[in-house]
Amino acid sequence: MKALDTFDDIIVGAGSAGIPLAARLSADPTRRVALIEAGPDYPTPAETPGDLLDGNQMSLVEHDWKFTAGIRPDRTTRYYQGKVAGGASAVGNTIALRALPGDFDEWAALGNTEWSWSKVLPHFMALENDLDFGGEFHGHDGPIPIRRWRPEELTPAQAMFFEGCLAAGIPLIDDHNHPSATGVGAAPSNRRDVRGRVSTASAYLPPIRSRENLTIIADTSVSRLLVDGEGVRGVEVLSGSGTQELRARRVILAAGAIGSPAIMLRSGIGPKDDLRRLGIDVVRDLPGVGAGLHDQTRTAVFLVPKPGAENFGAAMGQVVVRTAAPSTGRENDMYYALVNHFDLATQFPHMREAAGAGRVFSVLVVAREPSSRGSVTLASTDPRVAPRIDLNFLATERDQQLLVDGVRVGWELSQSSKLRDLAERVVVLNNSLIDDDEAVRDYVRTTVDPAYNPVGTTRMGAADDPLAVVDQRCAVHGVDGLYVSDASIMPTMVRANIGLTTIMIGERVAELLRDV
Ligand SMILES: Cc1cc2nc3c(=O)[nH]c(=O)nc-3n(C[C@H](O)[C@H](O)[C@H](O)COP(=O)(O)OP(=O)(O)OC[C@H]3O[C@@H](n4cnc5c(N)ncnc54)[C@H](O)[C@@H]3O)c2cc1C
Repeated sequence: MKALDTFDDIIVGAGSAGIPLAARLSADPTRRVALIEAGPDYPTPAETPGDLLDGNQMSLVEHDWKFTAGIRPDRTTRYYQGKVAGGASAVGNTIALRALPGDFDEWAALGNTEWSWSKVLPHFMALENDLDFGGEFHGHDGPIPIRRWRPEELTPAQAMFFEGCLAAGIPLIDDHNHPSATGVGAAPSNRRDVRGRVSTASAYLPPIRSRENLTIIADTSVSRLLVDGEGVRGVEVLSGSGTQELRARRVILAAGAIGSPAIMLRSGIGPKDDLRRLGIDVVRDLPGVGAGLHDQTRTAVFLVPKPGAENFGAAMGQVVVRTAAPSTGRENDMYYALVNHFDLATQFPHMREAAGAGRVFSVLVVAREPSSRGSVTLASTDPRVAPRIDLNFLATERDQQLLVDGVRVGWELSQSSKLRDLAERVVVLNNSLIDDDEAVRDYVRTTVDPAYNPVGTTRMGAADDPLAVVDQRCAVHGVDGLYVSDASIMPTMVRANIGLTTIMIGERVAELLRDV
């Protein structure tokens, strides 16, 4: 590691939010910025492994934290989180959907007025180069290219799903990232072409790697914060060469909704009783650290393809539906998508036996705003031990109903004659089971899985909100020199996959901190 150990800003985590933040802050040549990443950093496409280049598969094995999460009291699941420069954006499914204006106006109504739709829209525009749409809502100068699937690029299953949705009366959407979009249309995707994934690492870093005031420190994990009587003064890191201290005027955690609270807890910032139980000295009693973990619930109608009807090399999702749940009527709080292939070795592994097949295609069903909340807590003070993640899914009747109704909608969408004709069989579900309330509830309980959109574990809010961890400028309440900028600050869930919103957070926090 370089001897350069004093910085203006240390950013912990080169992920979806950390990289844009580092890029914007280091644009000021007088500011010395360090970007620390636990996983590897691949500077050029030639050095980047195939699993990260290929946008048609998620990278769930090679660049992953290997976390496990409790779903329900009787069931755990693998909980994927990218461990590489680019974070989740480097391993994910390339669905690049914006959240709704109303999501941000809710954040503002909770006292976070710096995050209203009118304040965040310029950052959504600044991060993108929309290859299909312009006008008052889209940008063309940003690092992340966004394109939508053309009709001729859809697999037969996707085209049939699309047709079936239109026949079912779902409105056609050209641009799912228009603020009022609701209906069915081609998914916007963070790609330049049909195959390659564009991550924050591959989009933002190439033009700025040569900046002398930016130091990227990869393969190095932050174990805890250095805190003195005045506040946070730097970080302790673990790398192949052992433990080291790096000092800074300001530390910004961008380690994600699992990583950021874990670092704070190990540093004595969190619920005091939990910290004392682990023998950690309390620096600041903040009950919201790790509390309020919120992810979206998902299940699916799984179909085993007929021989010859597989689309295993194609993109996972191409056509998506955003609509209201029957029980809420709330704009876009449900999401359906035709997934060309799930590898049951890594996704929904509990369905493998029932499927009697290694891979399936599916109508995916996602509830965007379940009410159940979970938590991230420490299992040990040892930074090498994974935190305890409890998703606490389906804890309310409301959440069960969202997926019960969702499975029935997914079933209907899977039964258009052409799509159904591609399948040898549907896994578990059939015409009589789908009408049986208790059987569908049972199906939901046994199949529910996370959508890998965790937020809310260091949530933003005013100092008088007992569970708020950061203020609306993302400064940690009562801890000088410490900020958070990643998905964990979201005060409420958004009605979209969270990737684009998290990149926007990196951009927005850079602006809020530029003159601080
Ligand atoms: C498999 C998968 C697929 C997804 N697909 C999509 C999709 O298609 N569309 C979409 O919108 N969203 C998707 N998401 C969700 C979404 O992209 C992310 O959850 C979100 O972008 C999180 O951003 P973040 O910056 O908070 O965290 P991350 O992007 O996860 O970044 C955190 C970074 O911090 C690093 N880090 C953590 N702890 C430490 C430490 N102690 N020291 C140093 N570094 C550390 C991590 O290695 C990581 O690189 C997906 C998520 C996953 C896991």
